[in-house]
Formats: sequence, structure tokens, C-alpha cells
Amino acid sequence: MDSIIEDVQVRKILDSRGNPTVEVDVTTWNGFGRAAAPSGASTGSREVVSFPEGGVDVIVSEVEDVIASELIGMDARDINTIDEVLREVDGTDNLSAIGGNTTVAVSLAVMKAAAASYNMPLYKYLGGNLVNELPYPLGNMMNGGAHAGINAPDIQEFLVVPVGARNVVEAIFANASVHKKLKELIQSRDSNFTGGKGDEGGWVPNISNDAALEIQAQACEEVGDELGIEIRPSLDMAASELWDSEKQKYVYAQDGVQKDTGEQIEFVKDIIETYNMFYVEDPFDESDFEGFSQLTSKVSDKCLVCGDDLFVTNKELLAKGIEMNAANAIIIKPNQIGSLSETYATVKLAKENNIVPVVSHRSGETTDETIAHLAVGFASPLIKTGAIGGERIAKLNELVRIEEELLNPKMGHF
Ligand SMILES: O=C(O)[C@@H](CO)OP(=O)(O)O
Ligand SMILES: [Mg+2]
Repeated sequence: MDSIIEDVQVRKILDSRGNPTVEVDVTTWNGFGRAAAPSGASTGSREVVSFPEGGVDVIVSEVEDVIASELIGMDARDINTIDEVLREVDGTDNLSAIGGNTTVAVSLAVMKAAAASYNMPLYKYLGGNLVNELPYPLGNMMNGGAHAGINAPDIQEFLVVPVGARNVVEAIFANASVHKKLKELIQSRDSNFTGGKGDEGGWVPNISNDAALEIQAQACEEVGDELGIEIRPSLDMAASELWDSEKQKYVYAQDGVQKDTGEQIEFVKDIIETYNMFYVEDPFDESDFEGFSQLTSKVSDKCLVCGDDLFVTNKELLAKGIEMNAANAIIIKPNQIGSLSETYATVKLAKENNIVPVVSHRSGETTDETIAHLAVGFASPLIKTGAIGGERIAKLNELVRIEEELLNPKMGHF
């Protein structure tokens, strides 16, 4: 049969931070699939473990043979069984024995090989022939927190969404224009600005959180006016990184202030209203479902409140969030959960409950383009994958190619 697995190969490659990661090749009788795993810096504590003790070298020297001998002869289309086999080979709940990055790279490479075996692109293999919606790109403009150095803002990611864009090409160039505009605006406020960038290609200014929010809004407005489309600001606060569990406070070191949960709720609500935020990710610590729930009940009619570290792409945690009305969007990062089939189960649960799935990169990435296909195949209306930089544009430019292939392409809906 066309999709019977004939070979599995694992190699060590570089990620965008210069750290090692895994790339996997799967060869079937009539196809080939390749996928690489990314890595986070602001990881959720309930994510699966990325790499086993000993790191990537152990995977290449020891784990590759075990996985290959299990998978050779299996049908690459049978992803549910293959993902179960990978879990069995690992034998731990958090995939610490062979690493979630190993299992996810194998899982994605298997699915790409299955698609290729029938001469189909992955998005179509996953989503079917009727798929025709493309995601709006959440573009990363300025970086702070764990993705930047000292003196940067505390908020991790200042993002924008070109909600008025009519197609992917218009959308990604709008984001690139905002990125350029922000360089000028930062230079006018920060005389020491060197043009330095953070892990995801956003600028790293030496300015306060407030000043960054102001110029982010200004750039959206000015570029939006120039291009004649609406562009809305968004944030990833990555608040688990700000939360001090001993003090029970969010510590904003750059601004020299601390906030308890009640103050944080008011602070975020105020930001959403003042700047007409389209989307706010992780405004509270990963364990604070209650704080999420309170904010969501106040702002869900005007803003997406998204859980990343809160849900870690985990179906059970999402189910708890749905019960508590904790969020109306969820970040989808396959390497948080370790396989494509579990990723899909979480996306499905989200959609059944009107939670917007946002397929996302990690701060440490490779030029792997798979998440562009996942976003289209899953009909995710948003993709978070940076704005510039080789490992980020790998995904954005793939969306351009997918848009060209589709018969009646449309931007996604919320
Ligand atoms: O917090 C996030 O959403 C991500 C990606 O932007 O960062 P990391 O990969 O470091 O978890
Ligand atoms: Mg996040």
C-alpha cells in the first residue's frame, strides 16, 4: 500500500536560538514527510517534557532505532494508533522518557508522509476538499519578558492582527509594515535603541509597558490608515512569568509595580478598553482559572481572551476551562501535548464549544512550515507565527502558497 512506512530517521538540527532540536523523516512506499520540533522559553508547567535526559543526542543514538522498528510496516494514515504506539514506547504520562518533541516530530512527519503518499498537501489531507479559509496572522511586533533581555517591557509580546485584510498576502505585508513603522516610533522614544530584536523577531525597546502600548496602538492606526484596512493591537502577557507565588502578586519589574489578582483583572480590562485590544493571551498565571473566568465574563463580547500556559493544548484542561468559562480562545501548540491526534482532539473540543483555536509557533523555531497547514486544515481563524525572520516567514510564505492553490480562498471567520 502507498502509505506503508518503510523508514524513520531522526537527526539533530539547529533551532532559531541556536539550540539543538529534532527533525524526523518518514518514508512510505509512495511518500515522504519531514517535520521538526520547536521549543518554548515561557513554557507552561503542565506541558509534556520536550527532551529526555541526555537531550537530542540520546534520541538520535538510542530512540531512533526503537521508534523505527515499531513504526516500519505500519500504515501512516493510522495516526491514532501510531500516536498510541509512541506513547507506549515512552511509557510515562508526560513523555519524559523519549521526549514530547520526539513524539510530535514523528507524529507530524508521519501525517505529512501519509498525505504525500496520496499526492496531497497536508492541509487538504487534514481538512478535505472543502477547506478554503485562511487564518489571520497574529504578527509579533515588540518583545519583552522571557523573550527579551533586561530593560525590555514586562509584557512578553505586543502583537497585531490585520482584521481588515482581504487575503493572506495583504495581511502579512500589513504586519510587516507595522513592524517597520514601530522601528521608527521606538527610535523617537528610546535614544539608546540599537534595533535589537527578541526571540520571535519583535523589536526590544527600552521603554515602559505603557509607552509600548501607546506606540503599538499608534502604529496600528497609522499603517491601517495608509493601507485602508483595520489593524488591531493584541498581547501575549505570559503572566505566569510575572506571577510571584510567594508574594501572590504580578511583578512588573520594568515599571516597578506589583499587582494582586483583583488589580490585574482591572489592569487588563483597562488595557483592553483603552487600546481596543482584539486579543489578549495569558493575562493570568497558568493556575488561575478563576481570574481568567472573571476577566472573560467582563470582556468576551469585545476581545478574545486566550489560554496558552493555562491549557497547554490539553483537552482535559480545556474541558475545565469550558466549564468555568475561563477563555474564548486557546493556543494550539502540538509540542505542548506531544502528538497530532491529541492536538486534533483539543481543537475539536474547542470548536464544539465556540472556543477559537489559535495555531501557534514557539519562541524557538525551525524553518518547518507544518503549522501553516495545520491552521488551514483545522480551519483555525488565527495563526500566531511572528511577522519577520526566516523561521517565522517559513510559515507565512507557506500560507501564501496555500492561498494560491485554493479555488475560492477566503479569510477565516470568528
Ligand atoms: O508564550 C508563547 O505564546 C510562546 C510563543 O509566542 O512562547 P514560548 O514558545 O516561549 O512558550
Ligand atoms: Mg503564550
